[in-house]
Amino acid sequence: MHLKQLQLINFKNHGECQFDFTPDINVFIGDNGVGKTNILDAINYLSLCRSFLNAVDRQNIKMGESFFMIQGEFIRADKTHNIMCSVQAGQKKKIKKNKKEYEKLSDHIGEFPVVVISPYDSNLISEGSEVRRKYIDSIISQHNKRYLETLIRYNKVLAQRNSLLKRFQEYRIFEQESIEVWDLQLATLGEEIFELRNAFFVDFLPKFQYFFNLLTGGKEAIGIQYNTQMEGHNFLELLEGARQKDARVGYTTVGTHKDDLVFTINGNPIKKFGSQGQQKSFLIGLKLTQFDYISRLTEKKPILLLDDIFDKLDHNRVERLMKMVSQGLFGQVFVTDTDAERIEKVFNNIDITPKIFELK
Ligand SMILES: Nc1ncnc2c1ncn2[C@@H]1O[C@H](COP(=O)(O)OP(=O)(O)OP(=O)(O)O)[C@@H](O)[C@H]1O
Repeated sequence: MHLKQLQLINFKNHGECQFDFTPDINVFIGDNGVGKTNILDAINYLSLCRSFLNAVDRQNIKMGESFFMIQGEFIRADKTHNIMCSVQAGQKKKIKKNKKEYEKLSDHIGEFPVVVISPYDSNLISEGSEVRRKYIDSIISQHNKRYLETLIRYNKVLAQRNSLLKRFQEYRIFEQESIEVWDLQLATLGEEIFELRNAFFVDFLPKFQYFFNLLTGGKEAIGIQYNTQMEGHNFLELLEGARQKDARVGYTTVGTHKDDLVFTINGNPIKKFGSQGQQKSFLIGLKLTQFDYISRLTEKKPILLLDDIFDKLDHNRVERLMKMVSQGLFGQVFVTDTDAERIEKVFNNIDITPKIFELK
């Protein structure tokens, strides 16, 4: 699968432009602010119906204009698919495949997958555990609809239990029978989430180390430590044990919504003990593993968007990365960089000729 052509009208800083891509490596070069990232973002829109930078659609319309349109021609199994995404101020976002509008955006998501690696990934390390939990949940949900449904049901039951606890707290009461109903449901759903998250890590972590080694030359051990109150415990018993405390504080203090994921390097949290380059390598390794995971499970090679990833990586890592993504495992790749000389040197050294787009 690859994107053959892209056309933009009024998308962010771009007025009207069109690009013809190669199925292999495409590189956008230009100074800060010329709109390189915005082109990757447009590709992201065609895949996921949203920006990876700005969640408010209308703010992605070029200033002073009233709509934007992104059109792309994808080739998949020798067939051409025309995807169009448009946003008009005050109207619902439209996604069309071959001129036919989708009723639900979710029917389109996953059809033409992308994986983005960008400087914004650093919040996976710097922010709290909720961001990491959501990221891992999104990877599992992409291929496991049952996981997604269980997660949604868990969150609904959790919200119900919490509003009951809030009432207990407000009125200083406790009704054993009404909380039991929620505990039974929450326990079943939580156990399932716990088991599926564990199964995911068993499959994912060795692959993650493998990709990280390819990138770094194999000097460091990385990991994701899954800290959960549920390890070795029966969830229903945990909930029963916490009922009095929960009623006092007015929310549920135990469960998979409290799971923490700690990213580690050589056994220590990378947030505190990793250099900027190590953190960046960790995130790139993570995203490449996500790529591999999606492509194995969906049998589709996502488009890989590499935004501004060379800074803080040493020369060897940059070359290893480019070599890696230009080999058979990965498909079409888009890269952005400000430094034309660096790009020329890297690709000369690994004997690959990308298609270069210079933006002014
Ligand atoms: N809705 C909009 N209308 C007009 N311009 C916009 C809009 N949204 C963003 N921009 C502009 O797009 C530019 C940023 O583009 P982008 O992030 O793609 O640059 P870049 O080439 O990737 O830069 P860098 O090398 O700094 O990462 C900014 O100048 C910003 O003001």
